[in-house]
Amino acid sequence: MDPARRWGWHQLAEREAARLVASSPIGPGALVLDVGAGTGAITVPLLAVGARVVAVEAHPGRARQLRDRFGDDVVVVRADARDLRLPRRPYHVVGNPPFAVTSALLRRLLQPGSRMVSARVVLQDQAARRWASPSAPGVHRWGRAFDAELGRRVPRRAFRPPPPVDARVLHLDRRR
Ligand SMILES: C[S@@+](CC[C@H](N)C(=O)[O-])C[C@H]1O[C@@H](n2cnc3c(N)ncnc32)[C@H](O)[C@@H]1O
Repeated sequence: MDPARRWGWHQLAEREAARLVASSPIGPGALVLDVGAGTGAITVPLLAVGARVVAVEAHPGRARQLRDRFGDDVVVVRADARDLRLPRRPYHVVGNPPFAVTSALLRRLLQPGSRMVSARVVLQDQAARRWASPSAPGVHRWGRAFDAELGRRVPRRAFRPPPPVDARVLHLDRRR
């Protein structure tokens, strides 16, 4: 398999990354996990709104680039998003992880005891529709605590290289 496919490398355009962050309820000082941070396309607008960013990236070279690029402004964690240790205090998630990782990641974020407040995650369109539907995986466990809604469609041309399928943002918000 070519390395880009193996790592699910589809970099988000600056404008789409800014829109993704603007769709979230994050404000100054909020703790945010940028999952599958790549080289920082989403990290930049997160810092611009004053978030405290933890950039999670499994690829060793990209984790290094993130440290070089952001220095002390960002905590870079080289880890697999599927078995990430989650914060014990309230946190948000904004990310464009590889499509192959999203189901395992969402199950983890929605597990009982999670302190997640909100998530804006780019998914394969079909997967986003499934997670926002009444038959979403595990909804009988998390459905009382979180609302799941479909967000904006992200056109293939917003990624470099473009993915083979359409993408869409899934919104998850803890109920008040
Ligand atoms: C679709 S790219 C997104 C990069 C960046 N966030 C952006 O939007 O431009 C997905 C990123 O997730 C990383 N990645 C792949 N598998 C991962 C995993 N299991 N855990 C965490 N990151 C992973 C890849 O190396 C890649 O940088």
